[in-house]
Amino acid sequence: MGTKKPSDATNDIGKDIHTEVSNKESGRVPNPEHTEGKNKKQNIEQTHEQVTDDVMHHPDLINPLDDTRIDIKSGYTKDSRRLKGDNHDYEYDAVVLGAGPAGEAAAMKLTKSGKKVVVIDPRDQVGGNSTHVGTIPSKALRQSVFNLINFRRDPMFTKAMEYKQVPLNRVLANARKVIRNQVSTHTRFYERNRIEVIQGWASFIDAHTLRVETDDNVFETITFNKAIVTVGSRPYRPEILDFNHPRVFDSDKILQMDYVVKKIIIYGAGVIGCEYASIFTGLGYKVDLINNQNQLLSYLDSEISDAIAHDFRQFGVLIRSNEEIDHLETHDDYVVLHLKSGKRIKSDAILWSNGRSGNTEGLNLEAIGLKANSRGQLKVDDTYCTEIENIYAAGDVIGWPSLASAAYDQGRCAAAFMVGDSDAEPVSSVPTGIYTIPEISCIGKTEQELTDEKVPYEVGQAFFKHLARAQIIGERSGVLKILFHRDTLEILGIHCYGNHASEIIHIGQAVMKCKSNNTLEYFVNTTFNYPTMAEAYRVAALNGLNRVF
Ligand SMILES: Cc1cc2nc3c(=O)[nH]c(=O)nc-3n(C[C@H](O)[C@H](O)[C@H](O)COP(=O)(O)OP(=O)(O)OC[C@H]3O[C@@H](n4cnc5c(N)ncnc54)[C@H](O)[C@@H]3O)c2cc1C
Ligand SMILES: NC(=O)c1ccc[n+]([C@@H]2O[C@H](COP(=O)([O-])OP(=O)(O)OC[C@H]3O[C@@H](n4cnc5c(N)ncnc54)[C@H](O)[C@@H]3O)[C@@H](O)[C@H]2O)c1
Repeated sequence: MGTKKPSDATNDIGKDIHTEVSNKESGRVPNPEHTEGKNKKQNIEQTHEQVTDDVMHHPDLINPLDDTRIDIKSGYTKDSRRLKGDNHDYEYDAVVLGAGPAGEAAAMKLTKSGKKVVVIDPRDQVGGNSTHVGTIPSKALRQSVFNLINFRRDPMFTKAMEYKQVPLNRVLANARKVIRNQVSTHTRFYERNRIEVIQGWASFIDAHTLRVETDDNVFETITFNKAIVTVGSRPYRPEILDFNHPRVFDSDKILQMDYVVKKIIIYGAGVIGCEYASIFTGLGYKVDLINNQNQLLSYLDSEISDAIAHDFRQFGVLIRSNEEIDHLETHDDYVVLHLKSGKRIKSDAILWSNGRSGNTEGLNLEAIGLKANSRGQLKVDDTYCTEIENIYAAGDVIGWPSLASAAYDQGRCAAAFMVGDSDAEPVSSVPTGIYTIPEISCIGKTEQELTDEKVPYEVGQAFFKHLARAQIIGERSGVLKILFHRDTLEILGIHCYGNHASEIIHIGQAVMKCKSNNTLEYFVNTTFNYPTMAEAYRVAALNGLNRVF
C-alpha cells in the first residue's frame, strides 16, 4: 500500500497540515505552534501512547501473513483535481478509517458518488483483517486440510502415502497465494477508482480533524467533512493469559504456529473455535474443545447443532460443555488448563477463541465525545450514523453480525446514507455460513423459534446420501431442511449441514427474498440441472408436501 510521505501533504484549501517527529522517538517536546491548543496536544499524546501500546500488544494487526508487497501506484494526492466541490473548507469530503471489507465498500461507493475520499490503514497492504488474518487465511487453510483429508481417505493414495503430521504454517502455503491474489485484486480497485490510501494509524483530534501516524513515526493532520469508522476487530485477550508465550495462541497468532502438536486445547466453542476444531482434527491433532455453554453453536437449529457435535466426536474432538477457565499453567513444552469445575487438561498448546473486541481504543474517541461499549464497539442508528452527526461506522466495529459478508454491505450502505441516497437500506438479513468440516449454513427461523412463536410449520428434508450428485462426489453426510408454513407453504427457514452448504443456501435465500414466489411449490415446479446438489431443494420440498394434510 502506498505510504503518503509528508512531502505529499500539500494544502489546497488553506488549512494547515502539520508533520512532526514522534515525541516518544525523539524525546523532544513538540513545537506548540504545531498544535492548536494544550488540550488537543494532550489528546494527541494520549492517542499516540494508546496506539503505540496497541501496536506493541497486537503486532499481527500490522504484519500481513504474506510479506510480498503490492504497492498502490495511483499516487493520487491532495494536489489532485477534486471530483466535486462539496460546500465546505475541508481537505476531503470523506475519510475512511480502515481498509477492510467495510472500509473498501464505503470508499468505492463514496468515490463513485463523486466524493473526494481518503482511506487510512496501518497495514502496508489493503484487505483488512478479513484478508490478512481472518476470513481468507482460515478458509484457504480449511480447503488445504479438506484436500488432505480426502487425499488420505482415497484408496488410490493411502498405500503410497506416508502419514506425516504437517505444521500449520506449512499448510498455509496455499493461503499465502490466495492472500496475495486478493490483495492484488483489491489494490487494483483502489487504483482504478483513484482513491488515495495512506498507511498509518488514525485517531481523532476533533470531529473534522484526524491525526495520522505514518509508519516512519511521522505525524500529520488531515481535515474532512465526514468520516466512516471501519477499524474492525481483533481477538479478545483476557489479562490472565500471556499471549507472548509460544504455546498460547489466538486466531491471529495461530497462523504463525511453526511446530507440530499432538494435542491442542481450543478454549471457546464459537464459530472460530468450531472451525479450528475441524482444521486441527483434519491435521491429525487431538482436540479438547471447551464450551462455556451446554450446546455447540446454540443459536443454530438444534438438529444441526447436534449433528456437528456428533461428527466432532467421531473425528476425535472431546467437547467439554459448561466449563469456564480458572487459570492456565504454562511450561516450555506444554500447558495445563485449570477449569473452575476442578478439571485439569494438559496439552501441547492452547488456542483462545473466545470473542473479539472492536479496534476503538487508539481512536481517541473522547476528543469527539464518542464512547465505545465494553467490547470496544460503537453504537449506530439505522443509517450507520454514530451519535456524532458526521461520523459513521460499519463492519465489526459496530458488533452484529461481525461477518465479512455483511461488513461489505454495511460499508456500502453507510456510504449511501452519507451521500443521501434515498433508496439506501440497512443490512438486516444475513445468512450464517460456518466452515466446519462439513459446513453449516442457514437463513431464517429455526424450529425452536417457530415453536416458541406458535407458528404452524412443517419440515421437508433431503439427505445428501440419497442425491446422485452427492454419491458421485463422495459426500457421506449432510442434510437440507426446509421449514415452511403448513397453510400458506411460505418458506420460513432453511438449514443445511454438509459440504457446499454455504453455496447451497443461496438458492433458498433468493427464493425467500422474492416475496410473491416464496413458497415451497417453487422447488416442485422448477426444473433444476441434474445431477446437482441443488436437487436437494426439490427432494426436501416433496418430502415436506407429503407431510401436509
Ligand atoms: C479466524 C476468522 C475467520 C473468519 N471467517 C469468516 C468467514 O468465513 N466469513 C465471514 O463473513 N466472516 C468471517 N470472519 C469475520 C470477518 O473477518 C470480519 O467480519 C471482517 O474482517 C470485518 O471487516 P471490517 O471491514 O469491519 O474490518 P477488518 O477486516 O477487521 O479491517 C479493519 C481494518 O482497520 C484497520 N485499523 C485498525 N485500527 C485503525 C486505525 N486506528 N486507523 C486506521 N485503520 C485502522 C485494521 O488494520 C484493518 O486493516 C472471520 C474472522 C476471523 C477472525
Ligand atoms: N464462518 C464465519 O462466518 C466466521 C468464522 C469465524 C469467525 N467469524 C466471526 O468472528 C466472530 C468471533 O467468533 P468467536 O468464535 O471468537 O466468538 P463468538 O462471537 O462466537 O463468542 C464466543 C464467546 O465469547 C464471548 N465474547 C465475545 N466477545 C467478547 C469480549 N470482547 N469480551 C468477553 N467475551 C466476549 C461471547 O459472549 C461468547 O460467549 C464471530 O462474531 C463470527 O461472526 C465468522
